[in-house]
Parts: sequence; C-alpha cells; structure tokens
Amino acid sequence: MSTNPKSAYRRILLKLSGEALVGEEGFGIDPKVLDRMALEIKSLIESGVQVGLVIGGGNIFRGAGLAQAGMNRVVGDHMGMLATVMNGLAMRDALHRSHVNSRLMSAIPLNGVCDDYNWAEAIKYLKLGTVVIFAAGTGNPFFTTDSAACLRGIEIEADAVLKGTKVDGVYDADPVKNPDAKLYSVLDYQTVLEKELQVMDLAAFTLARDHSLPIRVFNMNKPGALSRVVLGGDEGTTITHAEENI
Ligand SMILES: Nc1ncnc2c1ncn2[C@@H]1O[C@H](COP(=O)(O)OP(=O)(O)OP(=O)(O)O)[C@@H](O)[C@H]1O
Ligand SMILES: O=c1ccn([C@@H]2O[C@H](COP(=O)(O)O)[C@@H](O)[C@H]2O)c(=O)[nH]1
Repeated sequence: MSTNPKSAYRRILLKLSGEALVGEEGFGIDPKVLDRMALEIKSLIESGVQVGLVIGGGNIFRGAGLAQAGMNRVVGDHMGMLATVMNGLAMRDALHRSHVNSRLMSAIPLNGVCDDYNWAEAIKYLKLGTVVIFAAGTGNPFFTTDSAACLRGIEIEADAVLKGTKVDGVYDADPVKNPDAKLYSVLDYQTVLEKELQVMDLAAFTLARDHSLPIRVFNMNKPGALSRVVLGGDEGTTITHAEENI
C-alpha cells in the first residue's frame, strides 16, 4: 500500500517547457534537469496519479523563429515538432533510468523510434501506471505544444493541465521584464482573456476553457513545486471558471 500523501488529481496532463530543460548548459537538454523531473514524476506515479506528458521544443527549434530567419513556416513547424520528439526520447530515457515505465507516442509516425499516437492505447497505458509521453505536438503546423497539451488533456479526460514553466505562475505582467509584477494565486478564464495575460497561446487557452479543463501554472525548476501542485497545495496559479474559485 502507498504511504504517499493523497493527490488532488486522479489523472494529469503535465506540460513541461522545452526551454526549461536547458538548465545550466545554456543550450539543448541538461540531463540533470531531466533526471530531477523523472524522479518527481516517479513520486507522482507512486502516489497513484496517472501521468500524460507533453514536452515543448523551444530549447531546440520553434517554427516561428525559423520562419523569421527566412525558412518556410510549415517546414519550420515540422522541425519544431521533431524537436519535441527528441525531448521526448530524452525524457523516456531518463524515466527508464529511474525505473519508471513509459511509452513515447508521436503524432508524426516515426517507425522504429517510438509508437504512433493512439488514444485507446494511451488510456490503457495510463491506467497501468505507465507514463505516456505525447510527442510531435498535434501533428499539424501552426500550433504549439500548449495546444497539444490541452488537446491530449481533453482526450485522456485529465483532471487538469499542469503547465511547468520557467517562472512561478501567471503574473499581472511578464515577470522577466517587470520585476515588480504580481503573482496570481487563482484566476478565471475570462480575466485571463480580458487582461491578455500570457498563460498560453489563445488556441490552447480557449480549448481548455471550452472544455472546462483547469490549468495550473508552476515553476518546474522549483524543487517540490510539482508535488505541491498535485497535492492541491498553494503553489503557482490555478485557472478555472469564476464560480469554481469562490
Ligand atoms: N503574465 C505573465 N505571467 C507569466 N509569464 C509570462 C507573462 N507574460 C509573459 N510571460 C513569459 O512567458 C514565459 C513562459 O513561456 P512558456 O513556458 O509558455 O514557454 P513555451 O514557449 O510554451 O515553452 P517552450 O520553451 O517549450 O517553447 C515566461 O518565461 C515569462 O517570461
Ligand atoms: O502542434 C504543434 C506543436 C508544435 N509545433 C511546432 O513545434 C515547435 C515547438 O513547440 P513549442 O510549443 O513552441 O515548444 C513550435 O514552435 C512549432 O513550430 C507545431 O507546429 N505544431
């Protein structure tokens, strides 16, 4: 029997920023960050939480950036999606080292490298306590991994999307540019839209709102933050419908 404290969630979709994987290295993937995240995910699995995972690709390629440099946007987005597969491969490897069962499913078929995305199979593995990493975003250009996280979160009927990022949550202004920015503890979807707060891109955010999928934003580099979020503790920012915040 598990001795771990009770989680607030049965099934989560964890979205990790690709850029936050860079760690102290300054580029690519810092294995130390991956190993730490793998151990945090392991403790969630041991608490009985089912974990679906989406990892961004911003540490390697973003289509918009490549298009700005003169590349065709669709090709750039294909490269961005393949970057998320590379991050997924690295995370699967880190989970394996930590003795956590995981499957890597890609929205772009990559025979011999990982599984193809399959909704029913994903649910089957989640129920077995296997971490399912959803790579290659939605499989379509002009989207982001935030959209993929909300889409997969809704498909797998996750209780919430937990968005791990480089800052402590959602602020009233970009905290990197405004040191005096104030952190919100709770927000509702409408306020985020009215104040144009940068939680995630609009397509992803409206998808979450329309399907009443709660979003929690936290700092993935703050030790213990993920488990506090999962235990329902006061960590980061929670976004739901206004009536749920009363
Ligand atoms: N109101 C705000 N509250 C919090 N962060 C904000 C806000 N406005 C802008 N930001 C910026 O958004 C950044 C978070 O970006 P995010 O984690 O969404 O990256 P991403 O592009 O989704 O991830 P990836 O690295 O995978 O591409 C923070 O580093 C912060 O500087
Ligand atoms: O559904 C998707 C998801 C992602 N992309 C491309 O990948 C990069 C990396 O994802 P981030 O969310 O920015 O970390 C993204 O910039 C897109 O270029 C995509 O095309 N479709």
